[in-house]
Amino acid sequence: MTGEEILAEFRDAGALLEGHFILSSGLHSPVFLQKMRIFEDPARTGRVCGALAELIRESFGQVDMVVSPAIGGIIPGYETARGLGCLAVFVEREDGEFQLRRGFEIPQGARIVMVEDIVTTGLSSRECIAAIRRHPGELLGAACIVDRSNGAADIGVPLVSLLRMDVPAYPADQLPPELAALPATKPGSRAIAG
Ligand SMILES: O=P(O)(O)OC[C@H]1O[C@H](OP(=O)(O)OP(=O)(O)O)[C@H](O)[C@@H]1O
Ligand SMILES: O=C(O)c1cc(=O)[nH]c(=O)[nH]1
Ligand SMILES: [Mg+2]
Repeated sequence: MTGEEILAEFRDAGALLEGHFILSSGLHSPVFLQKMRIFEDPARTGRVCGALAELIRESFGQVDMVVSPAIGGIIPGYETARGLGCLAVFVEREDGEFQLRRGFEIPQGARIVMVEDIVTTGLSSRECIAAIRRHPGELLGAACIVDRSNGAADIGVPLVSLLRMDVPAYPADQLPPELAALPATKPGSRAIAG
């Protein structure tokens, strides 16, 4: 799928939102990709994650396991693993830190790709990768559906994406007046002050 086709999936799903959003990183943005509107439709999720699996195969070769950060990464991680024919596990926050729980294991030598839904600053990806690195296994790289950093986020491993976007995001004390005038909502699951 081309980047335009991925963007069309977000548009058609009602997942491309405009307003005033507080992102996971604490940055404020006039644009939010509500990925769960994609994931509510298994057929759409299958198309998008099938394309992500193809990109991962081309980029990293054979993969044994996908590891994703909860909550947003769980469904695309699982569906991408279906396309790759491999296992899918996820890390989730315990005392604020991503951990592998629920009896999930990463075997020695397993070829792993980290799968995220959206990358903005890369903070969640870096935290997920830190959790993966506490286990044996070979981390080949990372993949996401949309890279809102337009390729700028450094997560310490190669990152591939189906769509790169250049979307504005501002620190809370540097909001443009038209954004500051709108009430802010915080759609994600990370607890941040303010
Ligand atoms: O690159 P970053 O600046 O970290 O932003 C992207 C992250 O933000 C969202 O997760 P969020 O923490 O909002 O929670 P969710 O996965 O439960 O939606 C999204 O799922 C990514 O994990
Ligand atoms: O940076 C984020 O938190 C973020 C941005 C976005 O567009 N969608 C999302 O789910 N999270
Ligand atoms: Mg997330």
